[in-house]
Amino acid sequence: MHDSVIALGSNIGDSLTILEAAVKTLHKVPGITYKNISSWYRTKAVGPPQPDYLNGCVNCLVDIEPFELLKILLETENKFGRERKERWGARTLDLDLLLYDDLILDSPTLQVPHPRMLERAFVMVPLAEIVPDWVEPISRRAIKELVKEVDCSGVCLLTDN
Ligand SMILES: Nc1ncnc2c1ncn2[C@@H]1O[C@H](COP(=O)(O)O)[C@@H](O)[C@H]1O
Ligand SMILES: Nc1nc2c(c(=O)[nH]1)N=C(COP(=O)(O)OP(=O)(O)O)CN2
Repeated sequence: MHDSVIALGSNIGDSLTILEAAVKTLHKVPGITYKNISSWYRTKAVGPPQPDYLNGCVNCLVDIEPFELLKILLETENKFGRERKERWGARTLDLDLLLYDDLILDSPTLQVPHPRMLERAFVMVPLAEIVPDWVEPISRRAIKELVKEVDCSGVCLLTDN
């Protein structure tokens, strides 16, 4: 079993309903067992002008290798009507693999830890809520320390989990 964290985001449609349905969908995948689910946060969009996002993340034990897990995440995004237009553009559902044990992977199709997570408050705030003591393997620093270096002003708690 491998310890992993998946980030979820949505800013098109009924985002809360979409995110909760995505959590249920992933929960049904054989080989994924949830350990903890973060609260949902309303977050200012990073990138081109677009509506606010709802963001959160889940910590799970997975009996699935990283590339297979990525395939499952991309298929789940498609199931929820994800369209790929502009980079960092609005989307019904975004699923990113943030962390996978202490794996460091830099392949053309998959980078772990997610390469931009440390600079993103919409990732770091929910991440620090559920795995504060996880040591990010590149910086070798705990998430609860790394989150202090991010401007969290655009992140607002929506629902407690
Ligand atoms: N860690 C990753 N999680 C999800 N997707 C990843 C990761 N590393 C590389 N990718 C590639 O990014 C695109 C999906 O982009 P999004 O706009 O985040 O959906 C996908 O094709 C992965 O190969
Ligand atoms: N607040 C907020 N802003 C965002 C969000 C998000 O979830 N929340 N996702 C984005 C999409 O980034 P994308 O997945 O296209 O790019 P990446 O490969 O850099 O993660 C772009 N901007």
